[in-house]
Formats: sequence, structure tokens, C-alpha cells
Amino acid sequence: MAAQHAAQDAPQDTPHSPARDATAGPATDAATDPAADGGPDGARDDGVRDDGVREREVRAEQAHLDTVYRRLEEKIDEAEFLMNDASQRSQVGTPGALAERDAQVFRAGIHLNRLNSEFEDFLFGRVDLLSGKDGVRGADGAYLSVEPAENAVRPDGTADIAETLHIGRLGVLDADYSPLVIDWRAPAAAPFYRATPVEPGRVVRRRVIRSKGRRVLGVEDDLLRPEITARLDGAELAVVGDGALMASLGRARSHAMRDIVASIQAEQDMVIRAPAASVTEVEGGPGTGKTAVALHRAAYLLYQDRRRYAGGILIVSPTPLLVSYTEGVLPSLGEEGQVAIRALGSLADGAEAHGSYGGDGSYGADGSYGAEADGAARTAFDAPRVARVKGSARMVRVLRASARGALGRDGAPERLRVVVFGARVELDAEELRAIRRQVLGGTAPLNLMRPRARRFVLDALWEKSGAAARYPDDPELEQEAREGFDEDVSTEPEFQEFLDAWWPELAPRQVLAAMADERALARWAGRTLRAGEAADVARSLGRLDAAGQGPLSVHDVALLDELQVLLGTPARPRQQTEADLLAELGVQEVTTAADRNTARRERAERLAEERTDYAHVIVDEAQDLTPMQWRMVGRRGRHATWTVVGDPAQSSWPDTEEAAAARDEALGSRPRRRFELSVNYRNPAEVAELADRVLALAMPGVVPPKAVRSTGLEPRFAVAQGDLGASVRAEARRLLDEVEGTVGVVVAMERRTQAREWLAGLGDRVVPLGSLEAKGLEYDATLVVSPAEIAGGAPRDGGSGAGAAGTVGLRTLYVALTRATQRLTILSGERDAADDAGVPELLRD
Ligand SMILES: Nc1ncnc2c1ncn2[C@@H]1O[C@H](COP(=O)(O)OP(=O)(O)OP(=O)(O)O)[C@@H](O)[C@H]1O
Repeated sequence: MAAQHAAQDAPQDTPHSPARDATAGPATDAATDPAADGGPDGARDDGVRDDGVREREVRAEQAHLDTVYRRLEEKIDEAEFLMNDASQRSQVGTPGALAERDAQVFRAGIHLNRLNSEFEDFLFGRVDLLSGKDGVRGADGAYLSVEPAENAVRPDGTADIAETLHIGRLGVLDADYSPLVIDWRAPAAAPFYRATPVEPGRVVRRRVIRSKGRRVLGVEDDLLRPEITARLDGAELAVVGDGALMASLGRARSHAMRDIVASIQAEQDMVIRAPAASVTEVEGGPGTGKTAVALHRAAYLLYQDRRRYAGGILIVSPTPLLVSYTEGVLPSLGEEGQVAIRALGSLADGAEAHGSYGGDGSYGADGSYGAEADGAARTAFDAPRVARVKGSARMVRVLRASARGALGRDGAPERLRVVVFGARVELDAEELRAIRRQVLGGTAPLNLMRPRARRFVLDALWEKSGAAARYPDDPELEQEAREGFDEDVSTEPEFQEFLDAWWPELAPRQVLAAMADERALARWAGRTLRAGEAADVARSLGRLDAAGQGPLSVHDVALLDELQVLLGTPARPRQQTEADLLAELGVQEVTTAADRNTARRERAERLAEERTDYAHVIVDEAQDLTPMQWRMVGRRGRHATWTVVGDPAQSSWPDTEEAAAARDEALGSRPRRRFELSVNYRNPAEVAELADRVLALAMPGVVPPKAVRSTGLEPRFAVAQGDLGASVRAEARRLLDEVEGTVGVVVAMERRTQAREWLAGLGDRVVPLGSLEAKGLEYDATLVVSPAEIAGGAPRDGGSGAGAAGTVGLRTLYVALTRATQRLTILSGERDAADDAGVPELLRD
């Protein structure tokens, strides 16, 4: 059992442990399933040593799983009956009864959906427990105490198992309400995740059950109290297997992340189940499970307080690639609908939100670092120099000035002429400018200032007309005349046209387009940006047309979101719906319950898409958010509780202080609870050791996470001879032969188009990636192409040319080096100054 806890207590341990030696004799999975895997790292040591124990244990679990499925079938039948019965019932009745019936059908529908979902391993865990300290049992029949009763272990070291709990993705009760399966998020399931050999509590044996469909394939046990001899139903407790964690870590990776529900470790469980109040901050190095933990936490929060989180949970991811990699995890945990996983580039500007990572390898409009070849029409990539300006909080001032400036630009009329009360009244350019300045003295968003602008123009016209002088002593008459004047003027089509042109309702994209004018932007930016910076930003926006249509970068999206706030959206008259019309006609009940359920679901989906304020916000890779992005995300969680996970050592944002201030502003004064994750579950020790050399350069003094396993395979160093592309292709092929699953090829950002060409035709197991796109992802094998190019050629001593940019480059290289779960190849190019052994300068000891 100790294998699992080697992870927490002595990460360098191999999977073999004293506890395993204490087993009743591990047998082979082959005994029960010839196809059962041992994991490519050979962590499983299956041989012909089956003494029947494993077979017997698997049979026992199979019997339990059969009972569970029988019960599930009964529940499905019940839910179906309820659905059919209720939706066929008469369509008339009191509004209260109808609403109750609809709610019942709705609940039954959700339940049915969840039960019908194909869970590959519905039941995955079991704990065998000693009796509880105070003997008190909770509502689900389980002992409440995590500590064993004083007499649970006899003086001779023997003990009886008092309670066995099975853990699964959903809770299932037997007909007599005894628990057949405990939901993994229920308090009673906590010992499954929390118990360690040091603090085992009541847990004697923890078992991970592997199943496929309805068939149990194998079991992996951890013995937490090897010092006692425990009996279950009179027989000695059997312990089989090498531990589930190692088996799971060694498996080949696909392009989709898997849930870790069967092997969550104690330090991770503390985060997942942390109370939702305020802000939960989690830091940990690469591979410590931050993303996995964040996703499981979302599922836990929903389970724990579904009503509260009906307000929605938002998970913010840095790239669309990471969104598509992680988006299957929550459905596999039985949770969908309430959780929105969005890339930073999809958070704003509605039109972008539909874009996602396309099957052809191109990005949608939400892309951050655009794929020029096929995504060029819709996405763009900002050079780091430009990104740094666009991401800075200084842009708030620039945007405010630009929005105001854009109001009076091209085509804004210089003169207003109206005929009223038979006379011509005119305002010239100077007068109009003065009125505009006066209007802008207000604080409302620009588009909401239109009524104020209209009023000020009418005031000026009235004054100019001299009409007031006609009523020197009669304010009432003057008031009446003024009303007539206003009405006359405002109903003139010319006046309407003038107002539309002089104070147009601006769209955020229009302002962005106006900022593409270098001279105008330099004026608006004033001293907030340096001349070169304003010119860089203006030039980068040249890809937009006059209406602001065209490809956006991920940084542009945060600017658009800020502009949305600065401009505001005027209220529009609500469109009358079919339902409104029917209600007006006095028709109350013309739809069936099924119709209304569909409508309700559609409405919920639409609301989820349009939602901009969430009950809980989870930020993944938080170290990478720019100040402008923190502002954008912060607006979506003004009333939310937060979970923020990240690793400063992987940050690609240079100005960490500015980002920290923006983060503080987004999170407000809510109290914070901090957690650290310390174990690297992804990289073998051999890979981690190499990456740690770069960490030491990038962030001297930072303690790296401890790698939990070792493969015995040292990273390979190769040097490109002549044609870099040919070498990349050859090394990628080599890795494809060596691993079963995926191969990530990481190149400097400016080489990503080339990389795609170099690797064309090698199949979809291999993925070319720009260094910044590799964030959060992992592959069986990684080929890192030219560390010096990825790090931006930063000299290792931090001397000339290094500075902040060098540190960011090194952190980016650290990310690239920590993506592999099995094998790593480093390919040096011209700039790497590789030594005779092929080791590039940046990676030498
Ligand atoms: N308790 C666990 N059991 C099994 N696998 C785990 C466990 N914890 C983490 N892993 C695996 O380790 C790998 C790394 O996890 P994850 O991507 O969540 O790490 P991370 O801290 O977000 O990494 P990075 O900082 O590089 O983005 C994943 O394959 C994940 O499934």
C-alpha cells in the first residue's frame, strides 16, 4: 500500500514497499484479464505467482458491482417512469401544481442523465475500516469519527473490520437506504483520500478497483496499518497489487486529461475539500496536479452546495489547447452544465466565444498565439514586446482617452444647423467642442452619456436662439416654450442624424480600430506610454478594418473587455417573445411539460453562455495573467468565491509586481487560504532533475517539487546537423517509436509554422507547439528544440541582455522541459553551443 504514500512521504521511493511485501501474495492481473495493463513503466511486476487471492478479491468486487448495477437499473426504471408519467399528465391544473410537476420531471431528467452516462469506472474505491471512536454513525450509516475506538485493536495486534465502504462517482443507496456506493465527495469518502501510513485513522486497507463497463478488471491495495492483523468476516484481510497511483502515472497519455478520482493524494484532497468561503490559493511546481485539483474542486463544490453554485463556476484557462485538453474531466466526474471552462481569449466580445481549438489544428478566434497558416483570418499573435504593453494596467488610462478620442474622430460633424420657430440656429465647431468637454465632465460610460449630450446640445441651441428673452417675467411660459422648442428640434431628422454622428454609440472594436492610427494613439496615450510603445500597439492593431473586424490576439480581448465597461451598453427595449404574446392573449398552458423542459434547458444554456458574473471562479495557470486579464477575470467574479492555482516559476509575464497588484485588486479584501503542493506526479526523476537546473537559473533558491517516480531513462541530447527541420522530424519519429501515446514537439514561438511543416504527415500522436502554447499540457515524450531559442538566447549568467526578459525566457524553457511523462529529447541548434556530449550550454551542470 505504501506505494501510494511513497508519493506523500518519501517521493523517491520505488513502487515496491514493505507493505507490498506484507501482502498475501500478489498475483497477476492476467489471471482475471489478459488485457490488463501493467503500465509502460513496468511498475507492475506481474508474473505467474497467482495464488488465487487476487482472483478471489476481484470476484468479490465483481459481486458488489453487480449488485450496484442492479440497483442502478431499478433507479433508472423509476426515473423513466416518473418522467413519462408526469409529462403525460393532464396539462391543466393550478399553477403551483404544474410548477411542482415540472420541477419533478426536471429533477428526474437530470438524475436519469447522470445514471445513463457511461462511466468507465463507476465504482473505483473501497476502504476497510476499524470501528469508530465514539461508535456514532452519521446519516449515511458510516461512523462519524475518523479515529478508531480504543478497543478496536486487541492487545495481541488483531482487529476486526467494522465497516467497509465502496467509493464511486455517484452515491447509490440500497432499497433499505444502506449505502452501496458513497459519492467520492461525501464526507464519509474522505478517509479514502486522506489516510496515510503516518496517520491512518480507521483505515486498514484502501483499495482501488479498476473496471471497464460492468466488469471488474483488477484491484490495487494499499495497506495502511501493516502492524495489525485484521480480519473481515472471519478471514484475514488480503492485500494485492502495487498501488494505484504508480499504475495510473505510468499509463500512456492521450490528448485528453483523465480524472484522478481514484488516486487523489492527501495534500491534494485538502485543497479539493477546502471550504469554499473566500479565496483558496494553491501553488505548486509543474506536474503537482494543480489543474487536476482545480477541476476536482469544481466537482466537489457543486456536490457540496449545488444550490449556491447554480450561479455557475467559471474555470479560466490560458489557452484553447488547455481547454480542449481538460474539458472532458468534469463530465467524467458526472458534472456538466454548471461549469464553464473558458480560454482567456474567449472571455469577452461574444463573437469570439464560439471559437475554440479546431480539429484541423488551427485556433478559433479565441486563440492566443494564432496559427498563421489556417487561423490567420481570425487570430493574431502579439510579439512579447507588444504583449507587455497591452497587458499592462497602464492601458486602462490609454483606453479611456482613446474611447473619448474616438468619439470626435473622422466624420464627426463640425457644425449643427436647425430651423426652429421659423429661425435658423447654428452651433459652430468651437461651440460643439465646448459642449463635448462639458458632457465628458460626467463619469458615466460613454455610450450612456448620449442623453446627457443631447440635453446639453438642446440647451446650447435654446440659448443661441435667444428665445428665452421673449419671456422675461414668465418662467411658466418660458418652460412651455422650451418644451415645444425641444420637441421641434428633436423630431427633426437632421438633428437625429447629427446626434448619431456627433455622439455615436461606439462598439469596443471600433475604438480598437481607431487606436491603429499611430499619431492619434500617441496623442491619446500622452505620457502614459512611451512613443515606441504607442507605435508598437498601433501597428499591431493595423490588422483590423475600420469597424474593428479582423484577427484579435488574446491581449486584445482583455482590451475589448475593458472598453466594454468604459463604453457601457445602452438598455434596449426587450424583444417580445412568443410566450409574452400568448400570455397577453390569455393563453396559459399550451405547451407540454417536455416542451417547457426543453425551453428551460435552452434558456439555461443560453444564460450560461451569456453569463458574466459567477458564483465561483477558478483560475488555472494564474501566474500568467496580465494585469489587464486580471481586471477582465475579476469582473466575472465580483461576488464570487475563488480558487487560484499557479506556479510563479512558470510565469511568462515579466512584471510580476504589477500583476500581483492587479490580482490583489481582483480578489479584493476577501480572506485567503494558501496551500502548497509538493510532489511532481508527471515527470520521471530523470526529467525533473534536468529541468531543475533551469529552475535554479530562473528562480534561484526555489525548491522544486519532488518527482514521485523514476524510469531509469535519462534525457537524450542530440545536435541538429545542417537542416534543423530534418533533425526535428527524425527525433520526433524516434520518440514516436519509443512511446505508445503522444509526442509534444516544443519550439520557440516564431518557429511554430515551420514546426507544423516539419512534422506534417507523422500522424496525430505528434503535436507541434510554440513554447507558450505548451502551458499545462503533457505528453508521453517531449522533444525540446533549441533551448537557447526558447529562452530567447538569454545568457546563463544573467549578464548583458538577460535581465527581466532573460528570466522570462528561462521560465518558459522550464515549462517546456517539464511536459514529458516518460521521455525527453533535447535537440540543440546553432545558438545552443552544445558540448561534445550534445548538452546545450543552458542545461550544463
Ligand atoms: N493523485 C494523482 N493521481 C494520479 N495522477 C495524478 C495525481 N495528481 C496528478 N496526477 C497527474 O499528474 C499530471 C500532472 O497534473 P496537472 O497537469 O494537474 O499538474 P499541474 O500542477 O497543473 O502542472 P503544470 O504546472 O505543469 O500545469 C497529470 O497527468 C495528472 O493526471
